[in-house]
Amino acid sequence: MTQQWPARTAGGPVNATVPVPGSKSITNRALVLAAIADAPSVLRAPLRSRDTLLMAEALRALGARIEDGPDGSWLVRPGELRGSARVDCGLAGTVMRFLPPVAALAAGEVVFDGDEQARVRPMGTVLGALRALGADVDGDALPFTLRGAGGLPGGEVVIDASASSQFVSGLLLSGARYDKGVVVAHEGEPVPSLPHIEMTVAMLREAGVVVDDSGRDTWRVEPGPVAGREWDVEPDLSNATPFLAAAAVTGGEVLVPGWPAATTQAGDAIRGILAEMGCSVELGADGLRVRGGELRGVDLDLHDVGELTPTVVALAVFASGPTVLRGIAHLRGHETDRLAALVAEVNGLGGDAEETEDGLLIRPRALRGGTWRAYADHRMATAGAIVGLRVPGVEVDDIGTTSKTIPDFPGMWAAMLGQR
Ligand SMILES: O=C(O)C1=C[C@@H](OP(=O)(O)O)[C@@H](O)[C@H](O)C1
Ligand SMILES: C=C(OP(=O)(O)O)C(=O)O
Repeated sequence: MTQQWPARTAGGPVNATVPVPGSKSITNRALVLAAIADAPSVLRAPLRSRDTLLMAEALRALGARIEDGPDGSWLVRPGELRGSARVDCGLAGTVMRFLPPVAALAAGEVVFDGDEQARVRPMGTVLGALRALGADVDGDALPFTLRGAGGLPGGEVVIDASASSQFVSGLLLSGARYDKGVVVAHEGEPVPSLPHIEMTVAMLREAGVVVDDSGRDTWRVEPGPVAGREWDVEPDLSNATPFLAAAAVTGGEVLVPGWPAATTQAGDAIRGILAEMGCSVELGADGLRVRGGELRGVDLDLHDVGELTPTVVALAVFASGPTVLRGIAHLRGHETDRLAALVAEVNGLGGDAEETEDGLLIRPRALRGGTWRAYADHRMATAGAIVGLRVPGVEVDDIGTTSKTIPDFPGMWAAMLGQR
């Protein structure tokens, strides 16, 4: 059921401290690594939202035991991987790209499906790669069935990962458990979202897996055990960006506690972006503090950090000059075609946004109220909330979609505004 939501205008500077739940990307990697490990693991402060609950449910169906710890943690006990399972991917890229490589290790049939919108997200590369590595799987999109043989020969595979870094991450995460390990070589246009592959490599190494990423566009994972361990999940920095943006567009000040001093999360790039747009940005022991000022238009290549695009667009509509965003053609295959969706919604409120071949051009113009459609995309919904802080009468047509990666966005937003 969709949930219409009148966005609240800020009426003044937003000043708040906003603790942000755990990272989707770290939580779902840690869950996969824990489920294929040789000993139990603990995930501390994991994200519990639709994408991670679907991942946990799918891994349970494949044989892992995942239980709630007393302090909100997850305790994961790996089990013999088995088939006769159904995996609901929802609209989660991490579930649909990271789990087929795990299912190839299970004995028996695993049926994958997801939301209607998930059926058009690019998948063929992962499935083709698994076939090349020895798996029995038909099709090149959801829904599909993989008949696991209880193991996979593995070896070398050449793929075109220009549509999603998750194709690479998925193969690497399970690769140590394949007989020959895995070598993934990319050929094609540049791979987007490289920090996410760096996160995968870093987490594999933390789990004791030997990974060689020294070659350009080539990643080698040696066969061997994956260690069980304790994973501390950082706050989700991409999900922090709408709250930081609230300070930016209202001239207020928002502190996100627990911002890591060093991280592989792509969302960390928001610090540089907000500074370039004219905000004051301070990373200190208490977290990341952003103070809004007069916003400037910017010319940015977001190829590495595409998931920040909806937030950046919601900032750019209030800037003093135009903004050009480049390197994000792959966003057409995200939760929705984000380039088309952002243009339609900005222009629907009287704005001036235009699609380019690989991005967007935004010329700021006075906006009016109206419906901001979310397209089942959590980041479209949060972008509408940001715009609504300055534009009276904005209604997000489905705020419930934020639960993909944030358990209670409306509550967090109201709490932030209540602190003004
Ligand atoms: O591996 C991950 O956790 C992610 C990789 C990126 O995907 P793409 O490479 O498809 O952009 C990113 O946009 C997504 O939100 C999360
Ligand atoms: C692209 C995103 O998600 P997914 O993990 O579903 O690809 C995103 O969260 O912006």
